[in-house]
Parts: sequence; C-alpha cells; structure tokens
Amino acid sequence: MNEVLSVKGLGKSFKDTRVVKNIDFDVHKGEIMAILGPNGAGKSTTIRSIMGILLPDEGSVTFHNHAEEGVPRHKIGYLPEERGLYKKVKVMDILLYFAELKDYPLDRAKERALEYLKKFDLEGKENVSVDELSKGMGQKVQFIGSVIHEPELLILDEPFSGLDPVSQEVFKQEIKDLAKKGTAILLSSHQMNLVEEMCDRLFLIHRGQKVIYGSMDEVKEQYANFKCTIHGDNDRSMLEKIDQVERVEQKDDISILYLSSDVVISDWIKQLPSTLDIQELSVDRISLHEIFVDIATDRSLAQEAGVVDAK
Ligand SMILES: Nc1ncnc2c1ncn2[C@@H]1O[C@H](COP(=O)(O)OP(=O)(O)OP(=O)(O)O)[C@@H](O)[C@H]1O
Repeated sequence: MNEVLSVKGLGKSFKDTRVVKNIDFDVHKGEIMAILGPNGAGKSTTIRSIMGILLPDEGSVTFHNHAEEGVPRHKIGYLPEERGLYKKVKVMDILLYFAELKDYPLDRAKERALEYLKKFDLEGKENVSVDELSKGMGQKVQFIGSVIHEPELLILDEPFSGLDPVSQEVFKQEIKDLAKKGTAILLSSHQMNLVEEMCDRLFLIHRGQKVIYGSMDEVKEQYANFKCTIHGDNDRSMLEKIDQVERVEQKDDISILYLSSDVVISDWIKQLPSTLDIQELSVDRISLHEIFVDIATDRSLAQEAGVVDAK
C-alpha cells in the first residue's frame, strides 16, 4: 500500500485529561479516508497533531514513512474547522499568498486560482475583497487556498459545513476528482450520507480511542445488518420472540426490528407470525448514520460485533 501519512500510537493530554489515546491509522495515495466521531471525540486534536499545531505527548506522524517525523509543509493542504481569511484582502491576493507560503510558483498558482474560481462559480471575483463574499463563497476561497499548491496530502476538517446542497455537490465532486488524481485525503465530517457516498475507508474515534478502522465495504458488511420496519399496532414482546430479531425499537405504531447478520431475508419474511398487524413493511440495511449513532450513544454494536480493523 502506498502510505502517504502514517499515524502511530498518537496520544495527547490537556492538563490531566487524556483526550486522545493510542491512535494508529494510515492514509494512502489516492484514497479518501474519513475520520469520524461524536463531538469532543478527539478528531481535531488528532488533526492538529498531524499538522504540527499541537505537540503530541506520545506517538509519531510520518510522511511516506520517512525517518524524520512530520509532514513537509509544502506537501500538505489543510482546510481547518475554524474558517477565517484576512477580510480586507482581494481574493486573488490571498490565494497567491497561500501559494507563496508553500513555495509554489506564482504564475502557475494564478492559473490554477482562475480555473478553480470558475469551477466554483466565482468567476470574476478575483479582485473582490474577502469581506464582500458570502460565508459559503469565503469557504470556497479557503478550500482553493488549501489545494492551490497541489498538495500530496489534503486534510479537510468539516469541509461541507455551511454550504448549500449545490455547493456541497461541487465540493464532493472536486474532492473525489483530487483523490482520483492521486491526492491522499483525510476528511472529517459529521455528514454521514456524504461520508458513506465518497469515502474509501474510515476511522471512527470515540472518547479519544479507536472504535472502527476499516474500508467502507468491511464496515458495512460487519455492521450494516438488515432492519425491518413495520407500521402497525404490535406488541413488543411478540416482536422480540421472532426468530433472528436482535433488538426492537418502537415509537407510536412503528416498530423497527434489528436482525442478526446471518438472516436470509426471503426465508425470514415467510416465517413472520400471521397475527402481526402489518400496514406497511420495509426491509433495509442500516446506514452509516445509524452505525455512528449506535456507537456514540453507547449501544455498543461495535463491541458486540468485534472491532473492525483493516490494518
Ligand atoms: N486546547 C485545549 N485545552 C483543553 N482541552 C481541550 C483543548 N482542545 C480540545 N480539548 C478537549 O479535548 C477533547 C477532544 O476535542 P476535539 O476538539 O479534538 O474533539 P472533536 O472530535 O474534534 O470534536 P468536534 O466534533 O466537536 O469538533 C474535548 O474534550 C475537548 O474539550
């Protein structure tokens, strides 16, 4: 595997509290790797440690497994969670400033900036000052600033927050295109639908520790069991007795039956009791969103199933 970034045994404490413990993961060339977790799980602390903004207490961060630690600044692009650009500066000037910080040739940077402004529906805004841009426009400019120098490794912390659905699609496509061209991308996002659509692998962190690390396919295979949703007036205890039902959730007249991983749906449906009240019935796989909520609320599906580790 072509590892661009390797994080090994990362640990960080603030005062007496250990907020990140024993974090290990890699990001490969040309992949989109998601770092996920509930608020306060330790994602930004991990990202800031990779960026060298925070000094970790333990562990190492290496680039292409070089002997020396850290990532060369001109090889890395970073869109931080906190947005902020100098307000009184023109869009092109700020983009060229980002390029200069990374020792990138300015004529090439100008060409790329104009291409990106056009792609992001900001054509003609190069001489507009940043404080005249809307929040979403400013975010697009900051994104361009993070990729202007063609980084090998791109770290995006909540890139979709505050964007309208059309702009989200544009960002999503651009991130996928960058990965296709070989950029290694580490993406932190709370938008599970987007993560599910675009990421190749994921690392899920909870209370500073790894809960899941694996490819999207492995995670789905291991956790995304079937669930059956029934609309009707049904007694919970009867539903719980049905073969291969692991858990039942009920709200009003809707019951959700979570099924065991080895269920054969066509057989399972045939053995449903004829006494069930079924106004509507659907069978789906659980989504990444539900897997996330299970873990974040300590329902511990992950512990029941065993942690996925694709290392
Ligand atoms: N500078 C700091 N000083 C003290 N504690 C901190 C500091 N930065 C983060 N923390 C604590 O570390 C823990 C992890 O925070 P972190 O920002 O890494 O979480 P996160 O997963 O990025 O959360 P979110 O999804 O809310 O952005 C939290 O309990 C937070 O309060």
